[in-house]
Amino acid sequence: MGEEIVPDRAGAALELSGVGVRVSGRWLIGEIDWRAGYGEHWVILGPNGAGKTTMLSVAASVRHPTTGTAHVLGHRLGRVDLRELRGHIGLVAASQGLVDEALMEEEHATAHTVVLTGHTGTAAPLWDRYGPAEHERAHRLLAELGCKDLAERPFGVCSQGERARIRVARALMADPAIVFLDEPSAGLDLPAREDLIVAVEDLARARPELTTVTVTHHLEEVPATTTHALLMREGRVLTAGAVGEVLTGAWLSECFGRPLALDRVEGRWYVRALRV
Ligand SMILES: Nc1ncnc2c1ncn2[C@@H]1O[C@H](COP(=O)(O)OP(=O)(O)OP(=O)(O)O)[C@@H](O)[C@H]1O
Repeated sequence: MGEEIVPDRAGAALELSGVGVRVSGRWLIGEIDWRAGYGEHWVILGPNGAGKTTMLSVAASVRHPTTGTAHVLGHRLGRVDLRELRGHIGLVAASQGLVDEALMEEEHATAHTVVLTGHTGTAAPLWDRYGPAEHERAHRLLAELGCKDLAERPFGVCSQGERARIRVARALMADPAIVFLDEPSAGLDLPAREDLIVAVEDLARARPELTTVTVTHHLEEVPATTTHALLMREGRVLTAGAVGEVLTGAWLSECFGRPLALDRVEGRWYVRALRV
C-alpha cells in the first residue's frame, strides 16, 4: 500500500469529466460530466437501463472509466489505490452483497456485528481489529439510525426495513466523507421506507460535511434534505444541478419520455402521469 489517502477538501467531492464506460464492446455510459461538492445531497434519477448504477460504480471508485477522468475526494482514479479510496466511501446497495448476508445468517451474527464489519470493509467480521472504541461507535450508529434496540438481534431475523437501516449504519462505520445509496428503499413497505427516509434526512442534518448520492426510481423516496439532482437517459446526463431547477415536470417528462406533473409537499416530491 502507498501513502495514506485523505480526502482533499479543497476541491469537489466528485468530479467526472467526459467519463465513458465500455463493456464487451458496448458503451454503457458516455460523455458524463458531473461535479458534486462536499456537503451536497444528490439524487440520481432515470429510466431502467439509463446507466445510473454504472455511473455510480465509477463515482464510488468500484471501477475505472474507459474514457475521461474521474476525481473522487480529490484523487484521480487510476493514480490512487482504489481500495484505500474506498475506505473513505460508504456504499449501501442491497443488490451488491457488501455484507456476506448468508454467512451472517448462518453464524447468527447480530446487527451490531454487521455494523462492525463496516470498520474493516469486510464481508465477515475480523474480531481482532475491533476494540472498545469500535464497539461503542457501532452502538452509537445503530442508535443514530433508530435501531438501538436491534443491536443484539440476529441480522438474519431483522426485517427488510431494519436491514436497510443497519446497512446505512454499517456504511457510516468507517466515517466516510461520502455515502452512496443505490435504491436503498427497494423492497421496503411504506412504514419501513418512511423510517429510512427520516433516518437519512436526520443524518444529513446532523452531519453537514457529509456528501450523499442516492439512486432511486421513485420521486416520493427522495429525502427532503436533497440539494441537487441529476437526470440520466440512455447512458448520458440529461441535466444536473440544484433540485429546484432539475426536479421539474418538464425535465422529468423529458427524462422518462412521457408527460409528468410534479408536486412538492412539505419538502418531499410527488409525481404523476398526465393524461394526454
Ligand atoms: N457488465 C455489463 N455487461 C454488459 N452490459 C451491462 C453490464 N452492466 C450493465 N450493463 C448494461 O448497461 C446498461 C446500464 O445499466 P445500469 O445498471 O447502469 O442502468 P441503471 O440505470 O442503473 O438501470 P436500473 O434502473 O434498471 O437499475 C443496461 O442496458 C445494462 O444491461
